[in-house]
Amino acid sequence: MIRSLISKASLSSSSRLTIRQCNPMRASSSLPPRKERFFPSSEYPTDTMIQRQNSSAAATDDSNTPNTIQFEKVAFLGTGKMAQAIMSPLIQTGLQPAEKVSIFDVSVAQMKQASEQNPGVVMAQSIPELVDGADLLVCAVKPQNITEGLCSELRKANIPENATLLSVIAGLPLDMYYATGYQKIVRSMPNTPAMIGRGMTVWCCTENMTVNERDGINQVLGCLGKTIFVDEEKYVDMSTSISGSGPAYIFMLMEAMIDAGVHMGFPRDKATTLVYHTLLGSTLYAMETGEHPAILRNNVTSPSGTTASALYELENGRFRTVIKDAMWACYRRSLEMGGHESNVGPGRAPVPEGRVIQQFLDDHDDLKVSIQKKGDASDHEPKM
Ligand SMILES: O=C(O)[C@@H]1CCC=N1
Repeated sequence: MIRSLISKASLSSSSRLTIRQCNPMRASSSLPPRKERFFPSSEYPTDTMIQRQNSSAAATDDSNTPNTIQFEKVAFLGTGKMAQAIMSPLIQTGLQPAEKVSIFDVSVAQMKQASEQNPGVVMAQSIPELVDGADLLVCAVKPQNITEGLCSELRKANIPENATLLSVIAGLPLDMYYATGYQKIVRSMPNTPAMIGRGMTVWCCTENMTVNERDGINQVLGCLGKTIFVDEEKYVDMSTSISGSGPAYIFMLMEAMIDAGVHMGFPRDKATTLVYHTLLGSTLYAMETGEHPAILRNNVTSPSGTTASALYELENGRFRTVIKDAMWACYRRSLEMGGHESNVGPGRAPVPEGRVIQQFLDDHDDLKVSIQKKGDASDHEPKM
């Protein structure tokens, strides 16, 4: 797999240097203080939601939305569900004309299906033909398909200067994509509600991307729903456990509630309606009131009531801890797929006590002085 490609890739020593300079994981010294760095993107509207009516779609008018940026050519490597979730609204909203969109997939049937869904897009015959002249390459293949062979084919192709590679692949970190020859790289973690324009996408990019280029990417990802930019890559791994894989947890909860309804005697369709609307209504209620979920939960829970009985059993089954453990497992897997240290989570990486105390003292100089004073032997001498 590509882990070994960084070292194996036939990169000159000067391009290796460029990689290090561009890699935001390594070149963080020039970054502003942490508070400003986290979600700093007031310039990135996070509500670039696409309203889809029947098969057509229109972008909402967001006053923060920067002027529309059009690419010379957007190339899609892989034409699966996520690629099509970006491609269709991108074209239908007029952000990118179909004739300036190229697609390639090793599955010709899949590629043909994508072109039928998006009339006017160009089907490339090869990877070099796909990337030729494309200032944006959307990399939407499965992680296991990012192979040394694929990277070397991309490296040999005629990648325009300043072209950006936008990955929607889980787990693979920014620096793995340098083996493709691209220097400007975006890593995003979308989720499947993106298929109806209701996705949640978290993304980061290499430091060498200009504000204008980032705006362009934000517009493209905005086709999937809501976007959040982070400039520390670890948050993309973390978000995989919340929004990326999150829909699967919710679907499992749906299944369990529907099955219980059926068990009690509801017809399946009625049980399904009850569950869908309960989840939808609860989410909208929490969002609209802005109340903490615990308060909303308390509001449903009357003394000696039905909800209290149900909550007791959920706690008894470690409901919240099970969900948290599942999310830590997901985060660990994301780190593992990217070849990062993944021994994180409760009880996983105990920090030596001495280090905690030292850190505390380093953070509290005043305390250190008074502790040192106390430790002074003369303080313990009996007063005569
Ligand atoms: O399970 C997966 O690998 C992907 C990543 C996020 C959601 N599904």
